[in-house]
Amino acid sequence: MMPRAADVPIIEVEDLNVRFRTREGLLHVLENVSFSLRRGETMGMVGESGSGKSVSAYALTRLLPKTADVQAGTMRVAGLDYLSAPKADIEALRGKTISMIFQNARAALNPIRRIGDQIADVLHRHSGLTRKDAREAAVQALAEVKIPDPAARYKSYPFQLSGGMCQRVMIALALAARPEILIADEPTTGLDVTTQAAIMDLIREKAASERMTTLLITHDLALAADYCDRFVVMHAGHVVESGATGPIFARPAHPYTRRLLKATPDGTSALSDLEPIPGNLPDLRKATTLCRFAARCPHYAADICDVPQKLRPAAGAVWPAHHVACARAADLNAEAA
Ligand SMILES: Nc1ncnc2c1ncn2[C@@H]1O[C@H](COP(=O)(O)OP(=O)(O)OP(=O)(O)O)[C@@H](O)[C@H]1O
Repeated sequence: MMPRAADVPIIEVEDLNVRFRTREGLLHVLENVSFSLRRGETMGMVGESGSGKSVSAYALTRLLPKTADVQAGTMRVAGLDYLSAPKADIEALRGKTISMIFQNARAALNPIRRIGDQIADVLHRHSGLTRKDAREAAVQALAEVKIPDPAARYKSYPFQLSGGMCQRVMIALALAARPEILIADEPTTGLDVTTQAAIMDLIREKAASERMTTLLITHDLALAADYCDRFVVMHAGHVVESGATGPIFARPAHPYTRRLLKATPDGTSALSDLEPIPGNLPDLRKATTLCRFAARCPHYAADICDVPQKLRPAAGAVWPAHHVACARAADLNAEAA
């Protein structure tokens, strides 16, 4: 039976490997990373700093530097096969089909063009609005991201705005192209809580009204829980767990996810309730299919753990798509039951 169009993933990544050539040698930054998103879905990608979230996003937008060596079993975005498509076709997806909100907003904006004109350019190009209508729509777009006095702010240059304001302008810019896919890399970092909620609600509204697919990259599990249907947990370039948000929060299967949850404030927790994750990310110079969390894991057992780790259905999973890459997950699940 042919799959229904709604079931065909708009992003399909299997066994993505990214290595960087550096003076210290090869860094194996992503190893056999697999994930997929269906149209209209919002998926979170969470993990500590350095776990490979941004590199995954850059691989999807083909924005990795020349020092990156990218290999994949499958990499298909919006119907385009990255492994065989001409580079120009992949680059043409950017801005139109895929938009990205970067962590460093100020650097991503054109420093010598008024912010309103930057948004109007995108609207004129992608929505076919006349120049005059595009200018009006740009003011509206600035209002949507809660820029005060948007008509006056239209004329500002990036250097005249605070970091938080630049962040909001970039969000307006990313949404103006009405992309099919939005990759939001820490989109609300540096924003106050109220603006953060307004921005996330705006992204959610666009996702719902335009069936925009959203990949939300964040350190913030609480944010991912509020806005994502599913998420993948990354640790040191490996996907260690993936599944629907509710089941993962209710029954995290990987020791790393458990630690991450314990390190996440939930609104009622005091600072002293939070447990930092011991140890650091491992040295990425060594390629491995073994568990990269082993040295930090309180449940490590050499005879069981020192085997190649693959994502498998989580034991006792209430949701079939809940997967975990941990040889001890079944024992831990039994202990917890
Ligand atoms: N151009 C590069 N050359 C060498 N190493 C790189 C390069 N870009 C990223 N890395 C390394 O890749 C690893 C993953 O980085 P990445 O930025 O994807 O992490 P992240 O999970 O997004 O972290 P953060 O949340 O801090 O942005 C890190 O060890 C980083 O130092």
